[in-house]
Amino acid sequence: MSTQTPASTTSSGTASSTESVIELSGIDFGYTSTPVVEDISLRIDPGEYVAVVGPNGSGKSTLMKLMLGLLRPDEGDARLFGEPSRQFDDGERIGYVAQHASASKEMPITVREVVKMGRFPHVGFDRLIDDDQTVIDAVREDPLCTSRGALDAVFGRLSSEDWDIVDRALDTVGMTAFANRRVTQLSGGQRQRAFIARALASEADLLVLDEPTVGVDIESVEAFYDLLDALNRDGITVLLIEHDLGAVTEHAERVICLNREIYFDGSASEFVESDALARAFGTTANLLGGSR
Ligand SMILES: Nc1ncnc2c1ncn2[C@@H]1O[C@H](COP(=O)(O)OP(=O)(O)OP(=O)(O)O)[C@@H](O)[C@H]1O
Repeated sequence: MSTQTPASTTSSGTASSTESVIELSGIDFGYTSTPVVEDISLRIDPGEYVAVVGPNGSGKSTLMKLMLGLLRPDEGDARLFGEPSRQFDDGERIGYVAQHASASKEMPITVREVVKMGRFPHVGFDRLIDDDQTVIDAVREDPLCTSRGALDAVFGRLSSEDWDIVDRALDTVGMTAFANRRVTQLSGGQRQRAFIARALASEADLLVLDEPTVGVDIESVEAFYDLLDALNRDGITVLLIEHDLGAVTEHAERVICLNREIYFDGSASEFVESDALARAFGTTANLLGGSR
């Protein structure tokens, strides 16, 4: 099983002395005694645009959770921005956009409110202390701010600078016109843009997206990838799990092909030329129709 890029180099093959965004060394993990990922070593540097591909059940989401410190490896070391991933607590540096991004169905929350949530880590408890007992009580009772009262309490603490950042994030993703619309009334593509805007408002350095365009119509998918390309050009590191291999090879610079082990780690163009696809997916995969 050969990988194309050694763990200590970037996709372009040059050694890097910058702080890595993600670094995995010798990672093994299984939910049971059966290994789900094995002997994974890789490094992702600031500004990279990396896609993780692989068949269903190949361990992509598990690998992402290990990278983000949501799972503890059985063996090996996982680091986020140079710190052990399990101890990393600088959450605003990471923007996460899940598959089928959704907001609480019970809550009539608007796009602007979703984006404002990106400012929560920046509001910080120090801005609440000794000031307004109602706010402190609301957040203490409902730390995740799922109730209207808690949300309003925290929103009330945002500064005009926070508001400007929210407006800029909405503008960047082209959602200003939808700012006051409830997220439950958006198309899949619009909803994903709202969640990207939330990540931008939190001033994330790393954007992690887990199959973000599932269920999104074709034109919106194109526009969505154009947005990701633009954000990456602006310096945001993009880590994408994607089943649409055509989109991956068109947009990502680096492809990591996984099926329990890493079958390929290198540039998108080398991936297209390699036999990794057939080895990892079997013969049914092709770059035009996606993997499923
Ligand atoms: N919480 C869990 N407990 C036990 N097994 C799990 C759990 N989550 C995933 N698995 C198993 O681990 C393996 C890898 O799953 P994972 O979700 O990481 O794959 P994936 O490549 O993201 O799949 P897909 O493309 O279908 O989303 C699968 O066999 C899956 O059934």
